[in-house]
Amino acid sequence: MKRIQNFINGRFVDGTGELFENRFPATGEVHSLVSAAGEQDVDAAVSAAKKALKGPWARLSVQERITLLRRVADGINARFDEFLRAEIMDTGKPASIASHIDIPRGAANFNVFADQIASVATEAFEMATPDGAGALNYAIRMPRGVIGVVCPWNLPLLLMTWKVAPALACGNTVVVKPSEETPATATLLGEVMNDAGIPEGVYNVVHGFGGGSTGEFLSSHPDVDAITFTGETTTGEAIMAAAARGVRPVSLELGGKNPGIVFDDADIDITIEGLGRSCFANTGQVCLGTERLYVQRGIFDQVAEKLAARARTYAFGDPFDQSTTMGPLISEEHRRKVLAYYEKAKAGGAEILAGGGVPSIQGYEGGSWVEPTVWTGLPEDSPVVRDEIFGPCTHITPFDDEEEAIQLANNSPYGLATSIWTTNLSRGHRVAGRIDAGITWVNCWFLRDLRTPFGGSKRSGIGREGGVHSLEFYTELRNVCVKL
Ligand SMILES: NC(=O)C1=CN([C@@H]2O[C@H](COP(=O)(O)OP(=O)(O)OC[C@H]3O[C@@H](n4cnc5c(N)ncnc54)[C@H](O)[C@@H]3O)[C@@H](O)[C@H]2O)C=CC1
Ligand SMILES: O=C(O)/C=C/C=C(\O)C(=O)O
Repeated sequence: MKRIQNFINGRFVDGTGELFENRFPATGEVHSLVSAAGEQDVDAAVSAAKKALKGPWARLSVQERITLLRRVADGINARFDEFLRAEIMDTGKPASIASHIDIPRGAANFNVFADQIASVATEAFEMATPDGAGALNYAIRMPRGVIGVVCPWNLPLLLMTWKVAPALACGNTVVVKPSEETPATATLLGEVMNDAGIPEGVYNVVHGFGGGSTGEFLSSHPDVDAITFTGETTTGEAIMAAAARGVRPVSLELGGKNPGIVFDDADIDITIEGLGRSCFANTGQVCLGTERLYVQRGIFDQVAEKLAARARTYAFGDPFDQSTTMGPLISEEHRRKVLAYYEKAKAGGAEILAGGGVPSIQGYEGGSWVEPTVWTGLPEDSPVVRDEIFGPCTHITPFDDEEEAIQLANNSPYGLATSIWTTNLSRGHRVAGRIDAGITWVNCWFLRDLRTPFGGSKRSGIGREGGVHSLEFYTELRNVCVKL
């Protein structure tokens, strides 16, 4: 059986932790064994990363780093099918999604941040001095050092490279802890890094679990200079607490319970197409997905019916078959969580407009499948409407006017993403300005310009990544003042 190793100082090595099983979520079968990194392996990875900060990597010019980043992007594209297969085996997501989103974005992240670092400016201020000669202040951008990168399983290569690419562009070194559910593509990237000529120790990967395991060993390691994390909010709190020791910066992209608002002047076809993706794409396992939908009363029945019809169109089956449009959830454990909410909805008296159960798929009985589901009729304080479920499901509630829609949308401890659907762009702008969320889309969803600030408000995170905002996190500005 295939064995997935840690990647430390440019070499693939077994960890001192236990071997653990990695399953194909579509069938539940074990397809590889993963060698977990123990505390001493994490220490070796962090030491390698620290040493690499002072080695050949530190002496490269920005232009030389850019060349290497572009080689990494080319290396991912050259091995596109291997990355695709690895991602599908780990997540069960359909090739139709992974080949259009995950793997191309994995490569694009390196090119985008190569462009960013090529063109980023720093500030300069001339100042007056008592002798009249003046002084010039200018900022220099320094790498922060060793970056701990703790990743989730929903978009493994995409979200990991979203952090690794800008970190390397800025001259840092990294130690990546992929999710225990999805170790493969981060490991394969180690081969690409070596082939591209990235010096040893610059990119390291340690496998294992979270609290009390590899994730915690990494986030609490004193030689990690900054930590970036995407995942669940309570994990973010644990990582932030670990980062407090040593006063280390954190960037946290956390959970969401994202609302969608549909006004009665919305273009229904565009809206249903967008909502179909925002509620069900990647089997609902996208932190930006819509799990609360507010629809103006006059078109409520029409939208509810069409969205429910859309939920029934998904094709389950072999994730490698391009005609499959919905994969399983990541794991049996996650399915238990999602199905517990399906049960809570039933018990709470929800009207089930679509789905609500488990599909029967011949040959894939052992997989963690669930039906895309649309409910209505639950109160706003129901756990189904309050908690992040992270499944292909949404709850629809009617509203009467703009003020009520805004109040409902903002009534959440989370504030990650919102979508607003209206043909009245004045209203679109007006409402967008009053939504407590890091990202608001009007008449679209997941339209991503990678230069824009990306991150959450309230309990959905701290900090912004994307474009120059990533460079702000992965560098420290230092001021030089020269008396003229
Ligand atoms: N992108 C997002 O917003 C995501 C949200 N989730 C949500 O989180 C729930 C739980 O999923 P998990 O995979 O358990 O997410 P998680 O947030 O616990 O795990 C994400 C990563 O953090 C690591 N980790 C966990 N505890 C840690 C700790 N104390 N210190 C350092 N690292 C730690 C994990 O090993 C993994 O690499 C899901 O049901 C879903 O609701 C899950 C994945 C992504
Ligand atoms: O950067 C993106 O385009 C996507 C980000 C998605 C997440 O952060 C998520 O689902 O966790």
